[in-house]
Amino acid sequence: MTSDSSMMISIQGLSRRFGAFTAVDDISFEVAPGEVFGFLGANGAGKTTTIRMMCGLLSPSEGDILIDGVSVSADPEQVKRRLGYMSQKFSLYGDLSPEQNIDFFGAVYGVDPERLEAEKRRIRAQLGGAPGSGRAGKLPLGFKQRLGLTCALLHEPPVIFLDEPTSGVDPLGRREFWEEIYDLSSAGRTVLVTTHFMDEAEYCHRIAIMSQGRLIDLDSPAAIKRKYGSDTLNEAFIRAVESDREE
Ligand SMILES: Nc1ncnc2c1ncn2[C@@H]1O[C@H](COP(=O)(O)OP(=O)(O)OP(=O)(O)O)[C@@H](O)[C@H]1O
Repeated sequence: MTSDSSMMISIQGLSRRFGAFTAVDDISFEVAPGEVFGFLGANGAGKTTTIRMMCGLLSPSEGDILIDGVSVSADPEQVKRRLGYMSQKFSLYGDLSPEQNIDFFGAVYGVDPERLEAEKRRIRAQLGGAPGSGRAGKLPLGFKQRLGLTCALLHEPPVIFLDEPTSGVDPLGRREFWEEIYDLSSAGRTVLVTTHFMDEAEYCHRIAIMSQGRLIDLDSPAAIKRKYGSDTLNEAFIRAVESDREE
């Protein structure tokens, strides 16, 4: 596959082994500007390992990753400026207030004070009288995730990775979170999101399905449903993964 320089994410022949075990096995894909790209797979399929390599947190055994045309292995610092990352597992400092979190992440990325003040006003309005708004760790999960997203976007990266951002969030909170994802996409940001919720995967422009470290499908949700003869993406996903495991 030749790389198209207009792509915001370009992955070519990416693999990662841990000893004799291959967690990511020769995957290649590209993501366009403004695209909402879903990254699906059963537990242990290799999604987080791939994202960690895309962030420069883990080195690949083989393959190349370009983010906005910049090579992750050759220039990780430039890549970090172009990337926002939010994980369900880690986003915030629980003992700090929401505003202190914004100050902290703003300082890490060298964000100008005026922008930080504007973001703090916005988060105050969003959180309103949310219980526990004194400490980020005490916020309800949906609010935590929105604050985490705000912190991940402070340096205005063109590309954002969201690793299971809505796990444990109630349906209303999930819908509000997805409205934010769509706003980001409409503003031209590229969003790569992992989720186990197939209703959320339906909102993606395209989805990639991973199984046993390999990319077994990549298409629009409608095309994937057609391919597996399913009315629902949930059923299509199960068929795709089961048929891969049977092989
Ligand atoms: N540091 C490591 N050392 C050894 N094996 C690892 C390491 N990190 C991940 N793995 C293995 O690689 C495989 C892929 O893990 P990964 O976390 O990427 O899956 P995932 O698709 O993100 O799963 P989940 O949906 O559960 O988050 C798993 O079998 C995991 O145990």
